[in-house]
Amino acid sequence: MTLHCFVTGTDTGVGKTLISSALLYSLAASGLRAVGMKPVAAGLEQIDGEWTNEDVLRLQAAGNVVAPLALRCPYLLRAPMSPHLAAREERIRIELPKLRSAYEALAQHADAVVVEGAGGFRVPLAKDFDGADLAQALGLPVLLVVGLRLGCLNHALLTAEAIRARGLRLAGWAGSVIDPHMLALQANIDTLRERLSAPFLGVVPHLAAPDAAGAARHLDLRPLESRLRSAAALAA
Ligand SMILES: Nc1ncnc2c1ncn2[C@@H]1O[C@H](COP(=O)(O)OP(=O)(O)OP(=O)(O)O)[C@@H](O)[C@H]1O
Ligand SMILES: C[C@H](N)[C@H](N)CCCCCC(=O)O
Ligand SMILES: [Mg+2]
Repeated sequence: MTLHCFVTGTDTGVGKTLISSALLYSLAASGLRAVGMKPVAAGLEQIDGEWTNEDVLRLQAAGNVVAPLALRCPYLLRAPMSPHLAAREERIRIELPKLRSAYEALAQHADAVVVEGAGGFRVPLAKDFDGADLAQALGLPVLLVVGLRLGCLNHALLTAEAIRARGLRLAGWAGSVIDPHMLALQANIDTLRERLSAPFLGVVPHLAAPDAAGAARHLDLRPLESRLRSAAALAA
């Protein structure tokens, strides 16, 4: 049984990598072969003398499957901007078949491939397709990460609507407190629980030193796992 999923968020910088890493950490700790994939990463940094992307590093550190970078991140782009623009600057064309075959190759070696999208659900990846098209092409259940700050209710509800409009399953949602001073935090969480009609995995509070293990302690992944198991059974 496989537990592959696509992680999207209410925006860029909302906690997708943190929560994807927590998910990978927990899946690996439970004995599964778990690997993270960042199909398109925009924004290279020099770390220990090497040009790399922080999301790609964090996902790799949280999983337990050794796989080539070309599969874990088929498109590694320099500029920290929308992928379609970063790719255009480098005269690269992001192609859906290449993303799909990298995902399929990873899925052969893992029980769980956690695919982290770029930014929010409809961020353009090329002239003719976006993140939602990618999730649809991979046919994956979606985990929505809500970055808890003022404005997130609208973003979360619109994203849930877009996911379902694509015929995709919203397998669960999790919050991450990105604004430690958010007013009425609990009432906002309650509002999302009422209106998203999807399994609630928990909220990661604002952490002084956010990391995969620390975030995982705040999440209950059982409702997600049972949704992913039933999605896999349907697909089989
Ligand atoms: N609960 C939290 N507590 C403290 N810091 C957090 C929390 N959630 C996210 N952050 C921080 O906010 C920043 C953005 O989070 P993260 O990188 O996970 O976002 P993202 O949605 O993956 O962004 P991108 O669209 O760039 O992939 C990071 O520095 C992360 O450590
Ligand atoms: C560079 C950043 N960290 C992400 N990888 C890309 C975010 C693109 C957002 C585009 C947009 O919605 O305007
Ligand atoms: Mg990220």
